[in-house]
Amino acid sequence: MPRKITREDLGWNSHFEDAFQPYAKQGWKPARLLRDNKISYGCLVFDEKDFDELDCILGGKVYHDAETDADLPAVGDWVALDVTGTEAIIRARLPRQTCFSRKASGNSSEEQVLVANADVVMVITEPGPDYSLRRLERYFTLIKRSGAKAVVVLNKADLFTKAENEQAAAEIRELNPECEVHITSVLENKGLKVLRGYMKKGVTVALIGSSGVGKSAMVNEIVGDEWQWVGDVNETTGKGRHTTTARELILLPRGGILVDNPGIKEVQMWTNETILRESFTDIEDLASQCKYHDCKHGKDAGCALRAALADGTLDAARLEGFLKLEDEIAQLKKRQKKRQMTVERIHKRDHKIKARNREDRIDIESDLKPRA
Ligand SMILES: Nc1nc2c(ncn2[C@@H]2O[C@H](COP(=O)(O)OP(=O)(O)OP(=O)(O)O)[C@@H](O)[C@H]2O)c(=O)[nH]1
Ligand SMILES: [Zn+2]
Repeated sequence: MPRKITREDLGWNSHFEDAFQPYAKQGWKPARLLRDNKISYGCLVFDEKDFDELDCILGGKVYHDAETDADLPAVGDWVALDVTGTEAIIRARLPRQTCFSRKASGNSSEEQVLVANADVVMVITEPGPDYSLRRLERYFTLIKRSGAKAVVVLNKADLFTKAENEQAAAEIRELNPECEVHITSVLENKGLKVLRGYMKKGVTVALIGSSGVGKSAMVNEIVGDEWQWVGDVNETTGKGRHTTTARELILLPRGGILVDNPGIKEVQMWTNETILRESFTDIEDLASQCKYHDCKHGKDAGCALRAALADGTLDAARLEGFLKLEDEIAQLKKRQKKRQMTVERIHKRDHKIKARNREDRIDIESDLKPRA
């Protein structure tokens, strides 16, 4: 059932149309970025009659004009693409309607965009071990800042009593009254119809959630066997049919765009680390009163933590937890790294393309530089 994809199917609207006007005059074409290969991007590009899936690279001006990483194009962005021959170069990024991001680890002032122009961010969790109101609270902060609508799905309802499911839903609604909360069981095929309701033409839904909560099972159940990667649908050019690269943006044939971005998994990691640190801010405050700023809180003289322990204002178990904090965060990072390695194996094929594009990119950048 291949059919023609329009830019509206992919989320194009009057906001982008207006912003695109100056670029249309240059002969550039609108394109939406489907994935980030670090050096190149995969995109779907449109002209009046047709669409095509292409690999494209960043134009020098866009790169140099970006003040921070967050200004650079990201998955979900609409861009103005300059297509000449086999080359496709991003000449501009259209203003975003929403921007789901987190602060990059390490450099706390740098923001990392996980997905641009998502209309809905859907958090999948369960009333069991994955359930954490504190983590949800962090997610809500990020989603609110993004401008997208927050939806929480409590999956695996079959494993819990009705009361347990409803209590969890009520707690989440209390935490964020604007959030829509749904109880589902993929196993028993319950509650999924309402989720399908979010997948409408032109609507971009980003899925986030811990490993094992049932995201893949849910996507399969919601979209069935009908979905195809966008590139598979192009019968005119036949392009993209056999590409094996991972796509982060999935176009659903009955309407709607799903983003299942590996980068989105990092947000959970970051959130957990933040929560771990936040839960010890009182002790961190106390530690700042230690005589030596590099106090190991062991035998060092003038240790404020040991003093608090001695006078009973600090609990020994909490201090132990605090001292183990860095270990715990290192553990979290190790787990994340493992997952990343799996993802990287999948992306291995991309690397050849990346290397080629890096050379291309350097060529193009030197071409763009004003000659002395
Ligand atoms: N009991 C029960 N099990 C479920 C349900 N949904 C999913 N599962 C099971 O949970 C396990 C994990 O499901 P996945 O879909 O792989 O989870 P995921 O969130 O995609 O995990 P990652 O791919 O690691 O991010 C599988 O064994 C599923 O069969 C549910 O509603 N009830
Ligand atoms: Zn100390």
